[in-house]
Amino acid sequence: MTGLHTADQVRAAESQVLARTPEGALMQRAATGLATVCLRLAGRAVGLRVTLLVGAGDNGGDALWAGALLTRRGAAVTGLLLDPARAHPAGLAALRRAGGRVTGDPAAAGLHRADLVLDGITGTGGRGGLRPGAAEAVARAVAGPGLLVAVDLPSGVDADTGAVDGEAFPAQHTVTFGAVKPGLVVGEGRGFAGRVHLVDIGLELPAPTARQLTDADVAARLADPGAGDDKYSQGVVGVHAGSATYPGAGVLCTGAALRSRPGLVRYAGTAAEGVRAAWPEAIVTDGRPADAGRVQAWVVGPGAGTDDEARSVLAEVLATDLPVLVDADALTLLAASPELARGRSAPTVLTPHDREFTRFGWELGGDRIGAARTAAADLGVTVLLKGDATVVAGPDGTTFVNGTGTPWLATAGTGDVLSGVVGALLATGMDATEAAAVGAHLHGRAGQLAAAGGPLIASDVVRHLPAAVHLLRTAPHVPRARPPVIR
Ligand SMILES: NC(=O)C1=CN([C@@H]2O[C@H](COP(=O)(O)OP(=O)(O)OC[C@H]3O[C@@H](n4cnc5c(N)ncnc54)[C@H](O)[C@@H]3O)[C@@H](O)[C@H]2O)[C@@H](O)CC1
Ligand SMILES: Nc1ncnc2c1ncn2[C@@H]1O[C@H](COP(=O)(O)OP(=O)(O)O)[C@@H](O)[C@H]1O
Ligand SMILES: [K+]
Repeated sequence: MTGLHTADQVRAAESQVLARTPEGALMQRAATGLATVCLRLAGRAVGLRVTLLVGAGDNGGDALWAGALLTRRGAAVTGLLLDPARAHPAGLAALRRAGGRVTGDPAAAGLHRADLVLDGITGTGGRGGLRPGAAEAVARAVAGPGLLVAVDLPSGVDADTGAVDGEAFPAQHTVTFGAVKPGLVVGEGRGFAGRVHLVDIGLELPAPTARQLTDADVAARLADPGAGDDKYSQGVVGVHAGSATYPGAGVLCTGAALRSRPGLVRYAGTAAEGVRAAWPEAIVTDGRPADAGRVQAWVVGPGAGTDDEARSVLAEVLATDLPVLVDADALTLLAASPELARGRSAPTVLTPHDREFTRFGWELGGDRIGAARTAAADLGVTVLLKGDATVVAGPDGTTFVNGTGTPWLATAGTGDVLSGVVGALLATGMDATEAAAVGAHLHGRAGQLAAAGGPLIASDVVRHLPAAVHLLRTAPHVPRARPPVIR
């Protein structure tokens, strides 16, 4: 599990360490880690041409100290001082002592022929997008041949939200200190961070503000069936999805549920004929959810329509004491009657994309974690806010940011697949917020496997779910959940 820590959390932890270490020690640790990663990425030191983009704060200090270390190893380092009067004095002196050169002129900083560019413009102290002088230097860096490495955080990216208000440094790698900040993995920031390398600088961190699951975390939450299991003991999920007009959503959602947990899937809805034909393994009725038989969780909404019948099915399902996942058309209905979800005795999971989210009247700006949390607290539900980095927030504030997936998932029907996956996990009795996060991770891995063969369609994601489970299970160091013993 990767903990995500806000800039304030990291700063508070840093000040504790600063109080008991010699001046500059923490920055030395950061700079040493940064230089080490740079050498690994570049594969050599001697003759390496490095340009440092140096801002006015400690982020620039990190870059200058790392530049000094690289100079001592034989690199040719130039520091471009964006605010020469305020460049970190000790860092600047160190670079000069080591034999590095500095300039205030972007045209003389060697960006057109650098092998490596270190972005030390702003880190956690940055506010808003890049200012004009910084933006010009970044444009030169991007136009040049150098590998783009951000120091702590790509400048111009908000550390806590990933919001980019204007321009930012498009890093290929980010070397971050002490903790991964949310802005590196969520929102626009995710697209600017490139590959994230975490350097331990010895901080004692509080509980993270949000978490990202690893393959091993997810595998550990997917228990194998045991000798005592039968088809009922692994969770029975009910699906109300699709319609005579849109049978596909029912087929995809049911198939995804079947392929996630091979227990039992009951389907109730007007796409019954199509679902029966596609999935002989499902138990299918063309009646209402109450006619489907006993289940442990419901998925309601994908392709199910927004007419009076759909509205009454949603009300019926939400009136049960079972976990319910509400998606697609059922979200549109729920947005008009949100009281249906308030105060339920069992968990409710909403899985909106952006347009569905805003239908509830919730604001969606650059802070997707904050938005999902506000929504979850408002209704007392788990909210899975879809996107390239899906955010899951529980009613108690527990938050996950998904780290798997591929833009190829931006195709019709993949959301129906996600609903089926998460619904199947809910039916196993898994905590609802965890089920949403585990489901999003698994869905993303299945999407990646499906996309390895070229453009994918939603049924490819369904087909790749078993391979995705296998991939997670064979991830290194997976502590496997013990199957429940049923007597
Ligand atoms: N606090 C500590 O003990 C440590 C901090 N470290 C580094 O220190 C950084 C934080 O340093 P600071 O708090 O000094 O702040 P930063 O260096 O991140 O940025 C502040 C400076 O950038 C300027 N600035 C703000 N927004 C800007 C924008 N949009 N465009 C251009 N310039 C802008 C400000 O005027 C200010 O001078 C961390 O990200 C990390 O890199 C590390 O050395 C580890 C130890
Ligand atoms: N650019 C993207 N990168 C990665 N994943 C994406 C991207 N766009 C959408 N997705 C994922 O694809 C799925 C789309 O779901 P949704 O919008 O509900 O589609 P549909 O309603 O057609 O089933 C979600 O899981 C979402 O997170
Ligand atoms: K930076």
